[in-house]
Amino acid sequence: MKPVLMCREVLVDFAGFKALQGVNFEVYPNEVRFLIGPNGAGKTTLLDVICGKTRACGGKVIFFSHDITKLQEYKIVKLGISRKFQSPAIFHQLTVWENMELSLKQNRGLFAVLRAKMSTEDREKIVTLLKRIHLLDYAYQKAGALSHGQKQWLEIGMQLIQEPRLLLLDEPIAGMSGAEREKTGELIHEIALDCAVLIVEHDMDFVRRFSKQVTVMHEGKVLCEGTMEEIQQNEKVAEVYLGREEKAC
Ligand SMILES: Nc1ncnc2c1ncn2[C@@H]1O[C@H](COP(=O)(O)OP(=O)(O)OP(=O)(O)O)[C@@H](O)[C@H]1O
Repeated sequence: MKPVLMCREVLVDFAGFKALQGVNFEVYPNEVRFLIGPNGAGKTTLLDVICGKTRACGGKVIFFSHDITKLQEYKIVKLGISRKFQSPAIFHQLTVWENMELSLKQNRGLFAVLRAKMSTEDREKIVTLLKRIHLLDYAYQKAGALSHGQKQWLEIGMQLIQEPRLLLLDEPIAGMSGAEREKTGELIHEIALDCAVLIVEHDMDFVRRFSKQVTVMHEGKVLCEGTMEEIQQNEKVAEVYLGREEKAC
């Protein structure tokens, strides 16, 4: 199977500090891939490189057959990579529906979008996604009134409406209740039926519960990959990461 995303020897240098030191890494179609590692390992920097926010000074990032290493962020989005940051970027004064509508027609102005008539197809698309993110009953509620978890889901919905082929998530369950975490884990696997998902996550219980393949980063490199069971057996991982976590518990 051909990978959706392929990183080859990716290097990032922040004024002499080598945040990524030759990352090699692949994500496959319909995969939910977790990226874990201690603080400062380079996980966020890697997501930043993939979405074009940070420039690699060496190596290549290939998305399907496109070399996206030097592409501008908006071009990477157009090719089908969506990034959701940790804090939700939604319009609090608009309703859930309006937020979705705005994302659907991102290249048009706010008032043009809200005044324009929607096609039946677009309406159906929003309804289907709102069902999926558990927000159909909240469609006409102001986004600012949603719970923290619901705001996160809304932003995920706003990314999905653009039909990405790779969704990047940065600690999606931070600040969520137990029930919201569970629903988010299930949602991520539903999303993966249509697009690959790459998730940076610190919550090991969540990773254990919802992961298949996990990539461990350490000091700007991939330390190892495998199932959570496999990487838990890995001595290097225990030393740099899991050991510390287990001890801390
Ligand atoms: N813009 C920047 N300028 C200089 N150093 C940076 C910059 N961004 C990140 N770094 C450094 O690069 C290293 C990797 O940071 P990064 O945020 O990618 O790690 P991380 O694995 O995501 O950590 P965490 O889990 O704490 O978010 C860290 O030492 C960080 O301080």
